[in-house]
Amino acid sequence: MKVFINKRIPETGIHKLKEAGLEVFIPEHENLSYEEWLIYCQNSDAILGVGGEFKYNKDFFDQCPNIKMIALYSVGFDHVDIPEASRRNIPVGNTPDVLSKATSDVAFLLMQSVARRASYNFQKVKDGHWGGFDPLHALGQELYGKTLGILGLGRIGFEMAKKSKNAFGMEIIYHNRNRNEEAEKELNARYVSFEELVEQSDVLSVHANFTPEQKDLFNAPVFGKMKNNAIFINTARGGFQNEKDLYEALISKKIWGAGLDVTHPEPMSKESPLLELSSVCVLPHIGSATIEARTGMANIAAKNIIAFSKGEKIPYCVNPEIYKVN
Ligand SMILES: NC(=O)c1ccc[n+]([C@@H]2O[C@H](COP(=O)([O-])OP(=O)(O)OC[C@H]3O[C@@H](n4cnc5c(N)ncnc54)[C@H](O)[C@@H]3O)[C@@H](O)[C@H]2O)c1
Ligand SMILES: O=C(O)[C@H](O)CO
Repeated sequence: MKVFINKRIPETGIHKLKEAGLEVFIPEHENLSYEEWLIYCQNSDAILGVGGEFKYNKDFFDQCPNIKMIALYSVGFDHVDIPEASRRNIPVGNTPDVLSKATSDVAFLLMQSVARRASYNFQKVKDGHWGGFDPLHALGQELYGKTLGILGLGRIGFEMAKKSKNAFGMEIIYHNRNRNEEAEKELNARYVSFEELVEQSDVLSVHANFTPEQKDLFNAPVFGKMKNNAIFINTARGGFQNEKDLYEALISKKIWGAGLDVTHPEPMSKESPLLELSSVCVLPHIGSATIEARTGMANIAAKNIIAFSKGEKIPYCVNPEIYKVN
């Protein structure tokens, strides 16, 4: 079986695939054009897909009839047309759990960075504008006892809620597709409607999986209902926020600040007006960027492919209902 990996991943994953007797292709240069990427895919049986820039949609599947399975190097699968893959009996694997701690760490980091205006203050030091002690300048806000609202209390949202409860005694409210009984019991988390989440959160952190109908869910009317001291955090997908509306909400002080690990598009343009605001902290999609998480992701992606090559059910499948074991 020929496996195409579009970007180098931790060696452990590549080693496992080779050890299992699979032929592995990794391009010499990694920033492939869409056309180059497609040619590799057309000549492969399976793809270990890194990054979300190219879409696995009907057009892709039509042009790559040899592809029999996709092992994503991510937990998010919003760049894959799952019903289309399912229709063709192509299993799609992802990498859950191993990155939940790392990604929630970044949400927690952003929450504190925005509350204490870390990126603004760091820039001041770098620019040589440290200045003297000023009792009224660059004041942040404390998070103790504040309300953290989580949109999407799944694996990563739960880790974020746990950390915030333990560190700052934050009250946890959440909105999710389903009730999360574990979080209600362990963290005293309270289920609320989306409107209540927006209106009651001091910090609103997005951890939901993105779907096209949720594009710009956070727009002017929604930012307008948030508290004036509210901090908006997004480590899920950039499509959730309308960045023009977010900018307006920040400059008109409808909300206090924003911390983003994900933007739309990615990479964010260095001309983005959001980058000029002292109330904003932007990171370049580094949620899972730890040695531990990335190694775990490589192992899971390899496991998915190896299981498939043996005709077994892949262990982390996002379309399990269609996948028939050979
Ligand atoms: N920044 C990063 O590097 C990074 C890293 C990992 C994951 N992510 C993103 O985080 C997302 C979450 O990962 P996870 O493992 O926690 O997924 P998960 O499936 O465990 O949790 C997501 C939860 O969101 C809920 N949900 C989705 N849309 C909703 C909505 N509109 N309202 C209420 N609830 C909604 C789902 O029911 C689910 O419980 C991924 O899909 C991915 O996009 C980003
Ligand atoms: O969905 C994911 O896993 C991230 O965005 C990449 O780590």
